[in-house]
Amino acid sequence: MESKALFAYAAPAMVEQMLARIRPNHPTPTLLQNDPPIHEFDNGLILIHDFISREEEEEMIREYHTATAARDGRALKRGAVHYGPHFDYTTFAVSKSASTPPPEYLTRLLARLPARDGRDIPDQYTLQHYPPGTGIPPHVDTHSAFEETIYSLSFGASTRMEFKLCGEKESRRLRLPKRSLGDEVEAAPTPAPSQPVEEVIEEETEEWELELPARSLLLMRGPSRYGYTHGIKGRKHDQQGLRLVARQDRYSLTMRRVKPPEEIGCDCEYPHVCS
Ligand SMILES: O=C(O)CCC(=O)C(=O)O
Ligand SMILES: [Fe+2]
Repeated sequence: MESKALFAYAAPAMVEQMLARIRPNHPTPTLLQNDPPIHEFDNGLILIHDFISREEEEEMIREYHTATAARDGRALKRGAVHYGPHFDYTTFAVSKSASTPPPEYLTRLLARLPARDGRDIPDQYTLQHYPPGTGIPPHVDTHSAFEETIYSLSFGASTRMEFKLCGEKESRRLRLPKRSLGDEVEAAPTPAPSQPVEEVIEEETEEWELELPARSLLLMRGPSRYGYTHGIKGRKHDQQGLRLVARQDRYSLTMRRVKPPEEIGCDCEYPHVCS
């Protein structure tokens, strides 16, 4: 190919790549409120900016480190603290025996949550620390164990959360790596060449990243809660426009409400990711 023709072919692709780095790759949300901004996405996500103050943020970071130091006697690379019934990483539901009463600073938050009714008021809390380079594999919070609304409060630093509308093919991959507090995101195993290659199933997928600013509160409801996976890639840097920005220590508080025993189960529209 002549160099001129090559240039004519390559230039639009390069421009497209550059634009893709600058543009946010998520659908345009509806602005529900201006100050502080509240954005609502069609798939049921709601992002509330500046949900906590800087003073509250500092207090929460301090409390997290005090709780882990008292428990572990040392700083962990990627740790978690549970309040209310503890999250169980083997069942992805809650422990039947381990429970810790939430500290006062967490119960104070409850009154400010945009709860629609009692089912939106959390009683299970997981505080997590993500040092740069760490993340959480794509997953769907267990449908049968928790009520609809899942809250995620970000503090310490911002991060990018990835959402993917989970088709049948994706849900099979999801069963392989189990969610853990591993440092890096686990990749699905590649089949050995001798294994039969899986039939390629064309399916509709939708994948996007959402920036979660420090001190913001994210609500997952509706399709974003039941049909999309969410996860955070374990990266040390994020592309911001044309710049690479180093990640900082991020903390999050996930708040859920445990379903009463007689209501355990789910009949959502996403049976292939329903557990
Ligand atoms: O860190 C976050 O914001 C999300 C954590 C999460 O998805 C989970 O604990 O299930
Ligand atoms: Fe989650």
